[in-house]
Amino acid sequence: MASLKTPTLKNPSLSLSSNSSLSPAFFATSPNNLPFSRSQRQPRFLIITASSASFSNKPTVLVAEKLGEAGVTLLKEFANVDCSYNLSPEELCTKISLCDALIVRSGTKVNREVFESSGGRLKVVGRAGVGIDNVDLAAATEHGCLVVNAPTANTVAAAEHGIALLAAMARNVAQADASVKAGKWERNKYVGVSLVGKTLAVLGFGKVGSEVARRAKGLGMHVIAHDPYAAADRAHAIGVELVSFDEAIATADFISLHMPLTPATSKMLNDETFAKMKKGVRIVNVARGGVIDEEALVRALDSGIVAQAALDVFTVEPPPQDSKLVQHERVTVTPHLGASTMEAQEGVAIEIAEAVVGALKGELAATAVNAPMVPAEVLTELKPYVELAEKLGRLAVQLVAGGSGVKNVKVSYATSRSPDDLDTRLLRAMITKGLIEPISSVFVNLVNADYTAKQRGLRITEERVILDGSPESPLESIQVQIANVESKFASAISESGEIKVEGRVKDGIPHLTRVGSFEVDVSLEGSIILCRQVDQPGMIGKVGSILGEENVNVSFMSVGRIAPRKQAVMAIGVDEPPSKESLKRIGEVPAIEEFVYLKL
Ligand SMILES: NC(=O)c1ccc[n+]([C@@H]2O[C@H](COP(=O)([O-])OP(=O)(O)OC[C@H]3O[C@@H](n4cnc5c(N)ncnc54)[C@H](O)[C@@H]3O)[C@@H](O)[C@H]2O)c1
Ligand SMILES: O=C(O)[C@H](O)COP(=O)(O)O
Repeated sequence: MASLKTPTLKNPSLSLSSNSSLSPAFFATSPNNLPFSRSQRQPRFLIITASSASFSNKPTVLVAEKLGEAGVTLLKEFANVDCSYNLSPEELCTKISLCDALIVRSGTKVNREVFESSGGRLKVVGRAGVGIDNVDLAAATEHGCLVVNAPTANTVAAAEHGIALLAAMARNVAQADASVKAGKWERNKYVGVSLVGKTLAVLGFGKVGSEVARRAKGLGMHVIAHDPYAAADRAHAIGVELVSFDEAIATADFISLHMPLTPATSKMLNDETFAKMKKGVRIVNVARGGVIDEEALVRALDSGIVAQAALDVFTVEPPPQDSKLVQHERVTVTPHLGASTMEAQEGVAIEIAEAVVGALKGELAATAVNAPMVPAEVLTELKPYVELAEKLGRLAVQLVAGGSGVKNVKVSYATSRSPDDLDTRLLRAMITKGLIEPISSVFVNLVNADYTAKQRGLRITEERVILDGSPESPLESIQVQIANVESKFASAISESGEIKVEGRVKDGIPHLTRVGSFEVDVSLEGSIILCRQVDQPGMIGKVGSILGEENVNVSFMSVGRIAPRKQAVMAIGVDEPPSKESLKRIGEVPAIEEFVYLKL
């Protein structure tokens, strides 16, 4: 294989998209579970959206619920911001077709109709808070729309509200307050119960649950927890024992709920489970109303199984005014205030604004809900391979002759690393993007790549070729093979009958290093002309001068050949697209037997 850098070579620069700069937007969590300050956040980045490079004008962000001022200011630095609160579902569907991003809290239903009404323009939904049960994630994924949330900034606020409700309930604060304001002085009626020494069962030992547990320990309570997915050592570290669900509800004097609302947790507390509880149990819910069967709770209150309940969240919000539960004398209610502190709202506003802006720039948010979350350091390392993967997909599919259906693609990753050290989800998604986008109008990104491939009947199999050697770089090469198709450039067909292209990263720049059975070496920038000819002197000069006459800048040239004076493939990287006339003239060079022009 011969490789020639022409004198016109420009200094190659890595450009994944026009906005591929790093962004200090990754929100980490400090040991006390408070978000780090902005300056302490770690970088995160990854190009995922096709639209990332295409905002000639500012994108538009619709903020559909009240968002902290700091977040709005941040958004305005990058986007046109439309703050329209209290939209009806119909108004939301009408507006959404003009928006690239939507920011909501828990009060807006972002259902399938919203995604369908967006006409493909909506690229990111930002949930300024934790719970994403108001967003149809399946519909978002199918529409290639990234959903991000702000999972840490309101944790402490929610935990504090849980503790506030716990204490207020135990001491009848709300009822006594109403009584005094009504002119009464009922000291005997509002005798409460003490917290110290009582058993609190925390159901859902995640961010909020563990903060509630920590605070309840400080109040002298005995804290147990149930969470099928929590690590026992994390619980032990704060003196909490993880127990089964049945044990938790049977032994608790107080139960505090902190799990997400999912099909599995819906109505977890129901007639059957109330029946297993200690008589006189007290329940706090700052998670989601739907985790309790509210009618069953009324029955449990009336029968005395549940002595009191304190609820911040309801199945339907706001609940109907005549709700028996809300009106119940032994129930304390607040209007979904868990996250509503000045500090938490400022925090979620900044957290979500940064995540949404990052996503609009084509970066992958660390808080992505419907896309793989890959640690920042892994993203940094994989960045050039991500670009290589997409470009190999683009090249491979452009080599397919019209009429051949692309159905089976095999991707081989050659690596010296152990399989556990290489996360190929990003690479597979970008190969899928490269394969699908040049031949369809579908927009593919990390969110919808697997879904889109499946929809199109495209089967992508992956294999790892484990190499000896130093595992310094994550990958040696990536090879993409398309089976059972004809090629418009016959030399791209390997001995085993597939279209085959292979590439590597050299000095941070993706290179095409193999086409069919021919080794080449051309950096994957601009576009590429592949020619097959009989190896002979003067070929590079002939093609180079046709392009030079038209002022087309050649960035790289290389020739791969079977043997001297035998068949050879010449790969020419060009910065500008050559005219049809120049391509025709290249095809007419007598020694050139076939050629193809490929856009990257
Ligand atoms: N009231 C509010 O304003 C407010 C504020 C913040 C969070 N929240 C809600 O609080 C809940 C917890 O938030 P978080 O930030 O701690 O989330 P998180 O994801 O950190 O924790 C949720 C925990 O629930 C656990 N879980 C899942 N299924 C479970 C099950 N069947 N039984 C027991 N545990 C289960 C998970 O393993 C996880 O540890 C969410 O529902 C969130 O929407 C409400
Ligand atoms: O899930 C959450 O973050 C809380 O329920 C807060 O919801 P809110 O943003 O509507 O207050």
